[in-house]
Amino acid sequence: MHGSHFLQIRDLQVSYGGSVALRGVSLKVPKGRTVGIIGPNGAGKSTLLAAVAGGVSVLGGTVHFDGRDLTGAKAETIASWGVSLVPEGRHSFGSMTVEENLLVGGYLRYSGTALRNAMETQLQNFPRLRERFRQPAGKLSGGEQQMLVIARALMTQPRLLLLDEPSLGLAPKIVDEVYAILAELRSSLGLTIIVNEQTSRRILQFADQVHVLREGEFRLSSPTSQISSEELASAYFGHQHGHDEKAELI
Ligand SMILES: Nc1ncnc2c1ncn2[C@@H]1O[C@H](COP(=O)(O)OP(=O)(O)OP(=O)(O)O)[C@@H](O)[C@H]1O
Repeated sequence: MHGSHFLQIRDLQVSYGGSVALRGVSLKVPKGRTVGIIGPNGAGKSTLLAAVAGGVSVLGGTVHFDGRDLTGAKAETIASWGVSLVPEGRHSFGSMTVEENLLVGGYLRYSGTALRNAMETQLQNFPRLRERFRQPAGKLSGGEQQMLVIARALMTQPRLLLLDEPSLGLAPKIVDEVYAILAELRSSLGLTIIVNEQTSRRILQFADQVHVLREGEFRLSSPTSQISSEELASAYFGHQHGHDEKAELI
């Protein structure tokens, strides 16, 4: 184990061809904590989560989780070690039903009754999915699809949940609902969470720690309780920002 940290990312570097997406990002996350990462479009947020989950290859640096070296491991292996990624864009299998989507999420880990029980747990967590159980995922509302991909990710009973912009394109009321469920699950399951968002409001309410990522580097790292909106905006924009820009961020 590296120190007492559940997740430890050291000097992580990723590039796509010649274009650098992460320029040496380090992060320590104790068990049960929630870390929020905010940053503009293209900052590298998705790349960071993908690098932890084994979805992109790493140019430099290391990722350790719960005593294991994840660096360079395959995505399926990392998933089997308790890490689950909910990618941006709510990619459910649109022509498959809610039931089938959940079964796909769990079948590598469970079969038979255990698989059904895991699904039942998710239907209790997300009652709206029970109402939609036999419908194709593609017919669900955006909020329901977001719930479905989170439920699917939870089918493997991860200990580390990586959420990529769960609020993207959803109405504020639905986002409230999604975050309320996440907050409940986090405490009942003792989940450790990293969540990306483009704006700060949800993160400041939901996370213990916030990191501002811009152009592949953390520009600010702080407990959410100690951060000022001015500091946040400066780190996020990296230049003099207008009142309107800041209002959108906060
Ligand atoms: N598959 C890819 N091939 C080439 N370049 C990529 C690829 N994925 C991301 N990039 C580039 O890497 C940088 C970081 O992208 P990334 O998607 O990680 O940012 P992000 O902060 O998640 O942005 P968004 O909010 O748009 O999701 C960007 O410059 C992006 O264009």
